[in-house]
Amino acid sequence: MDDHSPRASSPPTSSTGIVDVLVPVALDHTYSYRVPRGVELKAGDVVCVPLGPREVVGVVWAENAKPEPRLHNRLKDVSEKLDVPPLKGELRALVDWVSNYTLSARGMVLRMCLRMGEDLGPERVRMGMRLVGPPPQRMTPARRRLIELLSDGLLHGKSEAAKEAGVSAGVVDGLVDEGTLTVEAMPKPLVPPAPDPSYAVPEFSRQQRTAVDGMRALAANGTFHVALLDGVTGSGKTEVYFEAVAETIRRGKQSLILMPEIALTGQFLDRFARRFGVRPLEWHSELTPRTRQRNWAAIASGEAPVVVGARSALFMPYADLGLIVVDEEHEQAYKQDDGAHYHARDMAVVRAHVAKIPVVLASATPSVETEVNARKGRYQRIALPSRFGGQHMPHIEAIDLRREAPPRGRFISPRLAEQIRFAVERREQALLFLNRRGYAPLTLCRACGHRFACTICDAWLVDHRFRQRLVCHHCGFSMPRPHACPNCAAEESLVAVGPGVERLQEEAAQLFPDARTMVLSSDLITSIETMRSELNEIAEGRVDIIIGTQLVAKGHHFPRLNLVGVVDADLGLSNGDPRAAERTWQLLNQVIGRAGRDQGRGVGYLQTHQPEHPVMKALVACDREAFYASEIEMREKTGYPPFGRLAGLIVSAGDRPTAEGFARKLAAIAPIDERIKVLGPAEAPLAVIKGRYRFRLLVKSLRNVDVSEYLREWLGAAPKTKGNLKLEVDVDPQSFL
Ligand SMILES: Nc1ncnc2c1ncn2[C@@H]1O[C@H](COP(=O)(O)OP(=O)(O)OP(=O)(O)O)[C@@H](O)[C@H]1O
Ligand SMILES: [Zn+2]
Repeated sequence: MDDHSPRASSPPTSSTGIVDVLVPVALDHTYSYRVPRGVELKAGDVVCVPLGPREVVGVVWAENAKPEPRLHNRLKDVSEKLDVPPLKGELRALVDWVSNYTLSARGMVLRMCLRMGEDLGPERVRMGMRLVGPPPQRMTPARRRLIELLSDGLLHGKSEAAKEAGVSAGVVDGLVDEGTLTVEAMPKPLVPPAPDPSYAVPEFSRQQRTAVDGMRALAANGTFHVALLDGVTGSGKTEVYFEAVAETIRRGKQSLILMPEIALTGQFLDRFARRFGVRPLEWHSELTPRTRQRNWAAIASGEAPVVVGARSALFMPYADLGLIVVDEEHEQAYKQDDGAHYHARDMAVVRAHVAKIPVVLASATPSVETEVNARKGRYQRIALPSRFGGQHMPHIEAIDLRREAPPRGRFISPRLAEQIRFAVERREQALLFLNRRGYAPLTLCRACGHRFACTICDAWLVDHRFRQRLVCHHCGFSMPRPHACPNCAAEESLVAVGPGVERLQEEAAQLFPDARTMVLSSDLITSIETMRSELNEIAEGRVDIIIGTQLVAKGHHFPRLNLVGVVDADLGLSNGDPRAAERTWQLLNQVIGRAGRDQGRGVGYLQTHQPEHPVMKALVACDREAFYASEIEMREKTGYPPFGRLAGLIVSAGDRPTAEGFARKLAAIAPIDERIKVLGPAEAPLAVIKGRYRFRLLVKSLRNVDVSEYLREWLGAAPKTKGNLKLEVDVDPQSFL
């Protein structure tokens, strides 16, 4: 990873006055610029440079660059050095590393580090008003309302107070003219106080204390080290890794906590505040431009001791990063699949390595990759094998749908229905889990058999009753649900086939008319705020039956939830994904792990057609070892990760022959290497998305092969993609669709 580092070993000759600047566009190489007189630039400095007709923000990648002499006098000048801290060597090394490994353009990787937003200018001073003088000569109802609101003599935000009193700006101005009110600048919002590592240290159980010692030691050592915090659901992993964060704060360094789904972290932020006295700084894509700019600056200056963020937070320019925690490290959401294809968990380990700092991977269901690393001793395992507070792990039963089928057109089996009824009578909560958004995954005409499919994707349209539309989950296309069949014109002939969460809610409402139900599904979230308030309602016990997709499986703590019913446990097993068993095992463990966390015993019911499947058997027996042992053996035998390596190539084009032709050409010129197999091309399982035809190639190699290098050599010799032909490279793919 040192290939691109600044050429520090070159003799310290007098500055040539030229620097190489990496710009955030889809290019690997840097451009040379002249340094204007009076400006001093060194590697890492953030600069503005002309690029074609535009000015862009870039980063000095190397000083004393030696461009071709012929080009020398055609070079343009750096326009300006920005007044922000330079990008440290460790972050530049990470950019180089990620680009080299994933084959993403270096400029595009850099772009993720520069998301400070456009310059929004100096922050506007907010004005406030205060009651200072006698009442006005002439009193009106509007004036009275405003004076009453300000009668506490404090400074109120001008526009907020006017709005609250329901008065216009004219009313305010009038009262200022008469000397009743003054208008003054509001004080700037204070920098929030720093988290206090000793604010509220919990009492740890004996088991937790051992893990806490491990966490503190790793943070205190402060060198590169990977620990797997391997604790069952409800064991207190969060409380335990907070001690590593506390130790890092004490050492005056920054901590980054990565979360798979930042929208779901409301409970987490409150928990952090209970432990450290204040909320941490957030970094994710939903921040307003102003907050983004402010947070970027706070991260870069070191004013933010703790950052909680989505995967993109990994690319922030921390002033002094001392620890990374990857919560729920097994989550697929850490893989980014548009633009640069990278896995944030893996890149977190890379960043920790480059920065020489510790990293904690936390999970109740570690990925097979991480589990193998722990077994081989490459990662330290810090275990929490039982729940906190003496709570038992949930008891799990399979319901064999071949024998205990639900009534026709229904999806909840009689046994599960009965158990839900008992739970609701006991005033406990029940969760019905089904990983399918919408009302029904397919709509067909009873008269002619017509099925509603997307016009530009190879996918059925999903019925969404709340929105009254049929929707494509791949491109977002939607249409109103028609009254008559567009194919045979029959009326009232359309039937919904199969369940989605909305349909389950309908069934639950019929079965349990007095229970309060709530559906949680990503398509029903209008904002992070509404999501957080709905989750609070559940946590406070204002819902009896929760019906949800995987959104509810992740990390929540609902004290009154004791029963989880998995409506279709087989759903994830049949999709041809090499990780199908692992994903199913993780997801079902996580979702059932929401049960019985606080009081009483949790139970999970798995509705399945294949109770004899190894995953179902391991779940029912609570036999984690059996699952990992069989899965690891299978991967070893077949050479799948982590015992071999994979890379996907996805070729797509506006028509089928172009895509297929190019994919075949690629396969034909693949360099021969006996350690590597190139499979395909084959039509992708999702053969058409947004009108683009897709073909896939899969590269499968032995573990010690540098797949990135192989791909670079191969693709370097491939014809250029022209027109609407597109080639995507996905090293370590998570999705095979
Ligand atoms: N030492 C402790 N003192 C007080 N409360 C604790 C302690 N440890 C854990 N808890 C509480 O126990 C509950 C479960 O802990 P936590 O959510 O951290 O578990 P987890 O291991 O992260 O579970 P999951 O993997 O299911 O998310 C939380 O409400 C937490 O506040
Ligand atoms: Zn579509």
